[in-house]
Amino acid sequence: MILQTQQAHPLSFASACKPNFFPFYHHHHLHFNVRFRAFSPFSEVPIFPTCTSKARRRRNSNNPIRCSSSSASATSIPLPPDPDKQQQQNESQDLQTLLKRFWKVAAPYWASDDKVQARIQLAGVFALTLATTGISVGFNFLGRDFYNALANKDQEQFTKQLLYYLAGFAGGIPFFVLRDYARDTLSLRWRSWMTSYYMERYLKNQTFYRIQSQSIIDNPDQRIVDDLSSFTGTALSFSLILFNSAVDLISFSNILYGIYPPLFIVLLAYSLGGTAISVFLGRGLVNLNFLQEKKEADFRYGLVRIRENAESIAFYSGEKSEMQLLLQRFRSAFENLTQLLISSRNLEFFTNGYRYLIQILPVAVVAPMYFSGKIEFGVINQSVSAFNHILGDFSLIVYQFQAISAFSAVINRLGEFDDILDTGSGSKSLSYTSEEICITYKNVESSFVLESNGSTPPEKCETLLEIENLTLKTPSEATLIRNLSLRIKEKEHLLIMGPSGSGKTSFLRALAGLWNTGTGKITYYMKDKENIPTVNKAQDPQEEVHGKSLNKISRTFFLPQRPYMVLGSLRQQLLYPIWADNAVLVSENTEDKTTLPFLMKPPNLGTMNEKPEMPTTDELIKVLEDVRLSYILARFSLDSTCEWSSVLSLGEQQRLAFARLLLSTPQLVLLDESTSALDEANEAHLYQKIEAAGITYISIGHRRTLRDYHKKILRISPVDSNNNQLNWLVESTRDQSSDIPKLRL
Ligand SMILES: Nc1ncnc2c1ncn2[C@@H]1O[C@H](COP(=O)(O)OP(=O)(O)OP(=O)(O)O)[C@@H](O)[C@H]1O
Repeated sequence: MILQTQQAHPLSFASACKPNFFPFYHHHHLHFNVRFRAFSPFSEVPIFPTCTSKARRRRNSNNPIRCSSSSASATSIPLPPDPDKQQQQNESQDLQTLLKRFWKVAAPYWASDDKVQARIQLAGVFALTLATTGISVGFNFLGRDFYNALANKDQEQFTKQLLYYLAGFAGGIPFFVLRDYARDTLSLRWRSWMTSYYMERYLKNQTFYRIQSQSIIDNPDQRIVDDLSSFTGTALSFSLILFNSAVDLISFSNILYGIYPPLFIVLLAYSLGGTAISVFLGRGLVNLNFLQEKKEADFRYGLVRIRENAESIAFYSGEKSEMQLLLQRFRSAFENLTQLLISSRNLEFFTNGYRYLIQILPVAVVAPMYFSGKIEFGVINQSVSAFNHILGDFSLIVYQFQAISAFSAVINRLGEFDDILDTGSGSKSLSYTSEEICITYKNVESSFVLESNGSTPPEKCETLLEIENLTLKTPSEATLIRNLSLRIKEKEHLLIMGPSGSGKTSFLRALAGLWNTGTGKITYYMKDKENIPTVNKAQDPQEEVHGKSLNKISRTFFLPQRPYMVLGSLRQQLLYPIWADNAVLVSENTEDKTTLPFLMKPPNLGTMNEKPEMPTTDELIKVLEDVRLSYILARFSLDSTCEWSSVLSLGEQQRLAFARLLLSTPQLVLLDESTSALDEANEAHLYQKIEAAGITYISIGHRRTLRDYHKKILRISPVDSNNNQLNWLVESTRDQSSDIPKLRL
């Protein structure tokens, strides 16, 4: 529409209105982008070419399902608001907060390791922008002479001007193209850095787990993928707009003032009035854009869940209810989009009118001078062009209002995420209360001797784990275990039993440092100094390291009931997680890595100082034989890639998890019903294998046969809130003459 206007008007050759800069502008209706991108490259404002046409908002999100507000209310950290409530809060969110958030998100890159390169490139982009503005001014004068020659019917002069124009195109185009290219590469560089920076903080200290399990914010993946991309592209384009507008204003003000000073007054009144009206008409767009982001991500996540749980849904024949749920999510996105379109339409009524009027307004003002012979015909074109330039500079808000509102939503989403990541990676983790379970890692020599108790003679043994006065609570502060004290020595395998919901898995979560709600102390005695994580390593060589998360100690493993199957080859499954990065190198072309030149170094997330040597292919095959899984090699090679959680049965996946375990031989392993899908013979075989490998294990399980492979049983019963009695009991499996539990269960 605008394009037609621009082209239809003979005077508007070098005076296109401001096109849209924002790469994500109206992701929900791309035609807007196309429309704005149709301008001549000689419109003075850079157009963002790469991101605009991309179908944005491909959400492959891992959307936490928002659950009870009760858990959220029990927390002491300032949780970010629910996005639905955000709507009201955004109303009151002032510009200052937005600018602060923008600065907090944008600043780190420009002070990072890459700052020198980045700043040089930014200077280059600004220089090219300056050059393109100069070229636009040149075209403004060329346009005047061109139309003068035409009006005077001076053919010789006309041909000359035509040639000038052609030469101007040939010389000018490279500047416009290079400016866009330089800006886009800088934006890509910035995005690469930001993506690594956010991913590092997201994965550090198990922040991803806390965000997910506590439903802290929606769709973190969307924020990392889409919002960061929008942010870098738009922030860069917008700073260029501002810069460009300032230069433009200076260059064209002279021209316009030289032609007719009253035009200035008209221009000022027009642009100020226009800005005020568009702010009024578009005031709801920020919130609508914010919600649109969330709703589309929710819808996409619904589809992802169907893919992930295809078999279960098919078994249940749950298509109908899935359809309902999906439609519900889509409807929600659709309704919001409808609102968004209505608001946009209202704004467009105004902005389009505003743009149309520009075509005739300056002509109307200067025409009397032309009629009285004071100015030539070409000057009319020149004044229209200069008027448009300056008005464009003054009317940034009018032209970009929808884009600015969408950008504000992105800033809010990223600012919110950034705050959460700061809390998660800071000294205080995303914990709920001031009370926390304390985990300590101690380094001991192999000959370390602990006295079992004061009265008996010292017993020569190696303690692996000591639990003192542990009171474990759920995040919503319900007590699960009261005042537990327990010591686990090497090879003193422990079986945890208790009714469903009594807190068995939660106890393992506490041991793994994933949950720290409650009180008490957990101490790990690490045999090998090298296995203490570098991140938390104490300066004091004496030994003690305080930390929160067990998986930093790679010598301790956790095997859930449904093993985690990584995306990748069979080899990668086996080498996960210790040699996961080596496995990628083995099975992928390393040259691929160079296609991300700006990516910062992979962050140190606290792996072991030194990895054990990577197992050979023969060792991998041997370990598959050990877990009785070698027959799958007839179907798959070690390097075949599949959706492993679909092609392997649960029992096979559990055996694969044991193969991982045997390869990395940790000191201690936590097994959460990790043989539940196996027959008793296979279960016995696997327990014998890990026992023979010298691994100490703590298992959760309901089967009676499990007692044969354990030395002690920890029985947990549900907490009785009416009394303060202990709800646990430790007994030896040898004492188990009958099945009658000694504890009231
Ligand atoms: N994120 C959470 N927030 C609040 N409560 C939770 C959370 N996760 C689990 N719970 C609650 O903690 C209790 C203990 O759960 P847990 O998974 O430890 O039980 P369990 O003994 O392992 O049960 P099962 O034998 O059925 O696996 C349950 O009542 C559960 O509802």
